[in-house]
Amino acid sequence: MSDILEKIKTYKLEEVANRKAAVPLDEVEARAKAAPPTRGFAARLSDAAREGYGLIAEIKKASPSKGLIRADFDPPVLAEAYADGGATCLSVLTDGPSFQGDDSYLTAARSAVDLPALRKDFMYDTYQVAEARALHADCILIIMASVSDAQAQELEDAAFSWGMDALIEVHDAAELERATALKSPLMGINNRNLKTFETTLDTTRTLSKLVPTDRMIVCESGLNTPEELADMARYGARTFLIGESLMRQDDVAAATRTLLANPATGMM
Ligand SMILES: O=P(O)(O)OC[C@@H](O)[C@@H](O)c1c[nH]c2ccccc12
Repeated sequence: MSDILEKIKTYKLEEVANRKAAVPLDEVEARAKAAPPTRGFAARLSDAAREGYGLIAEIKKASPSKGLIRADFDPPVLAEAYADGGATCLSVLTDGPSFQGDDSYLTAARSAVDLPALRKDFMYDTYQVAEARALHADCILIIMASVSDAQAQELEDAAFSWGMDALIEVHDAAELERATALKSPLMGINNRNLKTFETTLDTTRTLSKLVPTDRMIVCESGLNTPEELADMARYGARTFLIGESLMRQDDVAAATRTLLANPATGMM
């Protein structure tokens, strides 16, 4: 049980306990109620996927597997570049210890553009869901590898009650099966194994066949080129979550535009 996901869970539960002691739930809820309205994360993705690709573009400074990814890191500037390049939604890492993220990055990035934003963090407690909304998030992430069925249900219910969407992330057939008990239409297939960091697009090739037709596949991680997107589209993925390969570019807007050009049509 010494995998990275377990380590993250251990410090995250401690972080949440500390935050609860510092800022009572009432106060977080008051901030969440005062937040600007949600922008419709899932709806915008499905609209985009109807005409081409839906892209969730990730604002990510560093990762535990790659270390520092981008030194020149200004979340509002990056958000504008992504919007300019045609991204549909933003994903912003708020986890500090493993990703050098910060809560303020989410609010600042979202306020620079009119795109809906995902709070990218490791969620275990509905307190974090209220926090996400208080930071103006439009969607949360639920990682099936890291939560029980009951926790996943609780987190999803909380997200919906705040008017947010939930991206349900799976990495194997058992997690996918558990995810189908939830209501969210957003089924994220993570090509990266969060326990070992091994990344292969074969994960999407295999799991896409098991996704019920009423769910939207979000193909996540390890995507670099338009050819790879077209390949994944043949397996039914029309929406993508991409961070590192775009974060490494000098001209993020141009790179985003290139990636989204000439979307594949039709399925295998
Ligand atoms: O940077 P990449 O390989 O394009 O991947 C983005 C995103 O999928 C990845 O950051 C991610 C997917 N699921 C996560 C869960 C937690 C933290 C990060 C992630």
